[in-house]
Amino acid sequence: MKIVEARVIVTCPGRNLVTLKIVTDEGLYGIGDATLNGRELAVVAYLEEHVLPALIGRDAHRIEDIWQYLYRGAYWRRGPVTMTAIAAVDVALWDLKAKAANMPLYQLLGGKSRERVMVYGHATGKDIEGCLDEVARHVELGYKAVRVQCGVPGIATTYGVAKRSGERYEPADSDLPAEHVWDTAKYLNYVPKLFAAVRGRFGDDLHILHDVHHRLTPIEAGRLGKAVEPYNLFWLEDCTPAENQQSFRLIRQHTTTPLAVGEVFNSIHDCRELIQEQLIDYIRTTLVHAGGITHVRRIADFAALFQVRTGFHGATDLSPVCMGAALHFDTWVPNFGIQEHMPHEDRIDEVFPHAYRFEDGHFTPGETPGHGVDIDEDLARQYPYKRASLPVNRLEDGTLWHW
Ligand SMILES: O=C(O)[C@@H](O)[C@@H](O)[C@H](O)[C@H](O)CO
Ligand SMILES: [Mg+2]
Repeated sequence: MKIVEARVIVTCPGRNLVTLKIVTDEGLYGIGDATLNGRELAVVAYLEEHVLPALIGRDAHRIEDIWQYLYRGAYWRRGPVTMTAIAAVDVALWDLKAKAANMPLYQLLGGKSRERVMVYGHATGKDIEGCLDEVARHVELGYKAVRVQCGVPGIATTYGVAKRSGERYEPADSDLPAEHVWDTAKYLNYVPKLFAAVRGRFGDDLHILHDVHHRLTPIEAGRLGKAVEPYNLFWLEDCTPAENQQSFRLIRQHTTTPLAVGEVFNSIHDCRELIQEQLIDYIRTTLVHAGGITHVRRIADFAALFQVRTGFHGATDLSPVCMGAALHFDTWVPNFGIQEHMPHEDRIDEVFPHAYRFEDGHFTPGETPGHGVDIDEDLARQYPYKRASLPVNRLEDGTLWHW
């Protein structure tokens, strides 16, 4: 099955999404997500200049060899742009192979390890009451797990909270980076009140998750983890920047609150110590940014040796193509933990028709051959790219901080 064409489709139905389509001489095609929020055209250039011309004529069935060619052959290995480009090719080839075998992708990976995939939704509010109302809406929809984020008095803009109540949260909201102001002390003093309020209204069984979004130092993260132990969180996410994997040793010394990290990782080397030393409980590294199924399967298998479970990133800046492939992976992977799901807006679902379905707090990936997601190229063309950047954060004294 020879690759005869490979092209990138950039579309912006409410937000920028980048898709790679690989077509074979047998008329089959596969698609992969190549979206890197705020750096979309960097991945497009990497693919169009350095990857796609080298794919033409290759055997689409040779997924591993193509992966090794693109990884080792790059010389300048790793990094989010390179690994997102490799991921797009990889997922498209897995989609193709499953279509050629006329089976849903999860079958090709090894079959079902579970009947359905538990997901968590995002409950946000400008204040605690607003967040509680959103939690109630998610519980009504059947969610068993909800991530809770709310505004913090004295901080104008905080992570995860839409500008106006009821609006969809989209962080890449300006041409060049918006500048937000952050105050750790105000956040640390306030956020435990949010979890107390959620437990008070919804009881002990609802899984509560929270994303710190890289903003604490290790000892502050240890302090927060200890402070929220009475609320039995499912996980505390990105509690400190994880380039220094050893910093999690300090956090682990102070708290038993489960830790999740990894949505910004793009290779197994970003999380090797975290997993091997059991410094985390969930690895969030996902298909679109970490080299696709071929590489993330290695990460998941390595994590299983240390009882670390998967908890894939699933924000709306990952396209339905990534979501579809992730749900097949989640259906197969033995050490599954949970899957993040932020619903895409209707325009995006129209551009990307898909087989996955939500029911009672869980997803099923569908039985369509491949990952079950397609792209309507005519519709995609109606939404031209528009640059959008993620914000930056500064402390009140102007120090550039982690967003
Ligand atoms: O856990 C999450 O979903 C967040 O960390 C993301 O929404 C993240 O802010 C975006 O993916 C950045 O593009
Ligand atoms: Mg996150």
